[in-house]
Amino acid sequence: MTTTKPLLKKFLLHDIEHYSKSILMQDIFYKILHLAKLDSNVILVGEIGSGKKRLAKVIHESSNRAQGSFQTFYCLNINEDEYKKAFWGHLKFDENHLSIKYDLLEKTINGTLYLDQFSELTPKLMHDILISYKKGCDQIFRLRPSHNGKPRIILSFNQEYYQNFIGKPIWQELLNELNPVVIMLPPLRDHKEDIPLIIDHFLNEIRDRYIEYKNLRISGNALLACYNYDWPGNLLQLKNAILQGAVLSRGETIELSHLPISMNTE
Ligand SMILES: Nc1ncnc2c1ncn2[C@@H]1O[C@H](COP(=O)(O)OP(=O)(O)OP(=O)(O)O)[C@@H](O)[C@H]1O
Repeated sequence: MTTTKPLLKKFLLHDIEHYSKSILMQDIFYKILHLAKLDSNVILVGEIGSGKKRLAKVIHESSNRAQGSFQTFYCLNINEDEYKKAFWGHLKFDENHLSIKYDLLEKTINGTLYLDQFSELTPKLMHDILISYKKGCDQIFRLRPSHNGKPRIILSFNQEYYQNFIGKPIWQELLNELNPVVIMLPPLRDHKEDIPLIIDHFLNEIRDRYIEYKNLRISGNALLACYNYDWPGNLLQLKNAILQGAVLSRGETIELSHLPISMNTE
């Protein structure tokens, strides 16, 4: 029987003894475990800081492409030149030989290309990237038939924009070109039962990294406040809050007063 245990360990990246208490997350891990081996393209939908990039890496590492490269292309605020540089072929002269190189696509042909914050792009740029991806892969195959394959594409979609895309022509184009599986990542407030486990992970990370923080703890009150808070910035915000608490507590016990003010006023 397939188990989500090793995957969850990888997701949290440390050797935990207790596993996600959330049915929602268990369901996601179960899907990911099967999806990773299928080699299909993926759209990860989630709120800011909810762990989309982390999940993309887990998919890559759990897939048959794990030995290939995982590359991230940040779509936030890119302009046309940047996207052309990344996706278009360019001439390269080496050892008296002139060839056309597609850097990003060639690097990931046996691996995974993660397009972070893809939903921030204009529909035109989305369309251009899709076309460049398709043409680039065809061209690479024509020039170097041994490079038979395509990068696995994982797109990150901000939850806020996701609803607006459905039904738009560009959404249909995405589905036609990539035939992706869509995974919805829940916000942290929908799997609060994992908060103590996740905090424990962040505390361990800090203890391991800084010797002067090796006694770092969190008080019951502070933990309760973390549990009761809604975390609009999700895991990223929680991680920053714990880091702030670690600094203000000088590596001892994180109290409620060491956590960000915004949490106390809720
Ligand atoms: N399961 C997890 N266990 C431990 N840390 C995690 C986990 N998921 C995410 N993180 C941490 O939380 C932070 C945010 O995660 P990540 O960058 O994957 O989120 P994101 O949804 O891609 O963010 P954004 O919306 O800004 O692109 C990172 O610092 C990451 O290391």
